[in-house]
Amino acid sequence: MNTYDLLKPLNLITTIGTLPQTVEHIEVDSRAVKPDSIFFCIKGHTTDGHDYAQNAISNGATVIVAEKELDVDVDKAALVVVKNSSKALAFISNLFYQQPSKDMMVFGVTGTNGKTSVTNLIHQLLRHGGEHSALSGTIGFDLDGTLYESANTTSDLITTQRMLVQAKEAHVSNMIFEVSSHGLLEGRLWGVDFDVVTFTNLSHDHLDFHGTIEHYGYAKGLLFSQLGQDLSKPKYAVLNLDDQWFDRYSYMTPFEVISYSMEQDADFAAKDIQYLDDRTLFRLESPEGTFQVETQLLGTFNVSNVLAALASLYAKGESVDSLIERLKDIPPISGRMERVQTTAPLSIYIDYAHTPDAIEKSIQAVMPFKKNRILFLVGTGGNRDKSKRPTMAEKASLADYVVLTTDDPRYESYDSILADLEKGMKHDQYALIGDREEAVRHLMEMAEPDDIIIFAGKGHEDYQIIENTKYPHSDREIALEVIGSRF
Ligand SMILES: CC(=O)N[C@H]1[C@@H](OP(=O)(O)OP(=O)(O)OC[C@H]2O[C@@H](n3ccc(=O)[nH]c3=O)[C@H](O)[C@@H]2O)O[C@H](CO)[C@@H](O)[C@@H]1O[C@H](C)C(=O)N[C@@H](C)C(=O)N[C@H](CCC(=O)O)C(=O)O
Ligand SMILES: Nc1ncnc2c1ncn2[C@@H]1O[C@H](COP(=O)(O)OP(=O)(O)OP(=O)(O)O)[C@@H](O)[C@H]1O
Repeated sequence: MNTYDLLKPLNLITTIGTLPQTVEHIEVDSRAVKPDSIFFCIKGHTTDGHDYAQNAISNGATVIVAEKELDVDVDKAALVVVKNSSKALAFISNLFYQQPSKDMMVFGVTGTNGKTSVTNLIHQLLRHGGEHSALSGTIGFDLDGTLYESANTTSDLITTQRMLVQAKEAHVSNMIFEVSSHGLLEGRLWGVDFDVVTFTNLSHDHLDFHGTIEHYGYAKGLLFSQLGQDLSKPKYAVLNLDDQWFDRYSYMTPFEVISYSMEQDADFAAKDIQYLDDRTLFRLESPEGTFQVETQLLGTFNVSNVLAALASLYAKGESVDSLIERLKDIPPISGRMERVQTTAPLSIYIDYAHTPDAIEKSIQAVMPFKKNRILFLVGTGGNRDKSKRPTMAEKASLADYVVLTTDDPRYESYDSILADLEKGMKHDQYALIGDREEAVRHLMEMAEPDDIIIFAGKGHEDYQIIENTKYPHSDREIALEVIGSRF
């Protein structure tokens, strides 16, 4: 692409050296630079991309965009100095990739819990309706059924643009993003033209990064302001009326709000909910009338997630009647209150709950069909938000027996993690076992007929990170192995 056209939108720039006529690639990682690339120096949390400018030139970069003058080989590459290289990158990559999001229906879902569940529901409902859909989130990049790995829940700006291009080239007209507060604050989605943005809920998490819940809440709110101010095309914010951030997020966008609720009247409201151990039933009140809904997803929180997904697709123009028909066939989301198949006379669920609120909701989800005890295993990650640990254990105390363990201990000692968790326990029916495999075995050895067992925190993940190495780990496989020898 012509370099001068590409740089045209940037004001306040200084150019040192001679710009090449064209550039062929955009990169933010010097290690991925190919000949004729434009390389953006981004200041990161662990290192500074400015330190890799010369390395990028050695790999063939012919333009370097930086926030300061650099001592690099300007005979080989022109140096363009801008005020903010992340913002320059947003403009330039959107031009370079020709604004792919403008040609698609783009959904964004944010919130502390439920993002993966709601985005997957939207994706599956679209696909069950015969539409093509792509989804980017914690589980990876799912391009109409083909899964590619991704490093983050919300990918960096260039990866995001490339996913959009890939989807567009594959004639996929719906793109769904799981949107993290980290991604919003770092501008990873700048340039994405959202059509429908959805909020699940906000509760304690990631305070190591955000400091306060207010900051965390406003970071999430960036998604609603990201709908923009161009009122020439309808766009929608789908908001949870049961959450205290509803009003604040409504003010952040001029576009229409579609509300949903499990507790009060709303555009999409769930009434007379029946929780069964293999499905959930409720009456839906919607703008298109009242419907009886059946879903294979379990637990109160999943009713809220189903409402969010239905409302988001209604915003796109889908009929509620048809969505409800499709919903019946959608299986539980991988690792989210997912029942483990076993012939043993007890129930085992795998759930991704790793916040206090999710733990409470996870245990509440099985209360309606409790016959004997609820046994709950939960761990927490090392070297991340420590302030949530006691409250996680406090919520876990709702179960009759609790095993406190670890969930990716990284560089932190078992004792340090367990000591923080233990502070929150509300009864004495618990064990502290740092090694997660041993913890799972212990819980299964305790199990009796009719018990309900929940393994929380790992969800779909099949590894445990110790120091910086990923070791294979599956709560499900260990549990089934022990069950095999006991029942
Ligand atoms: C703390 C944080 O947000 N880190 C993210 C950040 O990395 P960073 O700031 O550490 O980057 P860096 O390593 O310092 O590098 C700075 C620059 O130098 C460049 N570089 C670096 C080395 C080199 O040899 N050459 C080179 O050019 C890098 O490409 C980069 O442009 O930018 C990277 C690219 O976007 C992200 O992958 C990375 O996410 C890390 C892996 C991470 O764990 N982030 C978590 C906190 C996160 O973002 N989580 C949310 C989900 C939260 C939830 O559960 O809801 C997410 O969206 O994933
Ligand atoms: N609407 C909800 N309200 C409260 N808890 C929920 C809700 N939806 C899911 N959960 C709980 O949170 C866990 C994670 O769900 P999900 O993966 O959908 O959330 P997420 O926002 O994508 O989380 P992450 O960003 O950490 O992947 C579930 O296993 C469940 O325990």
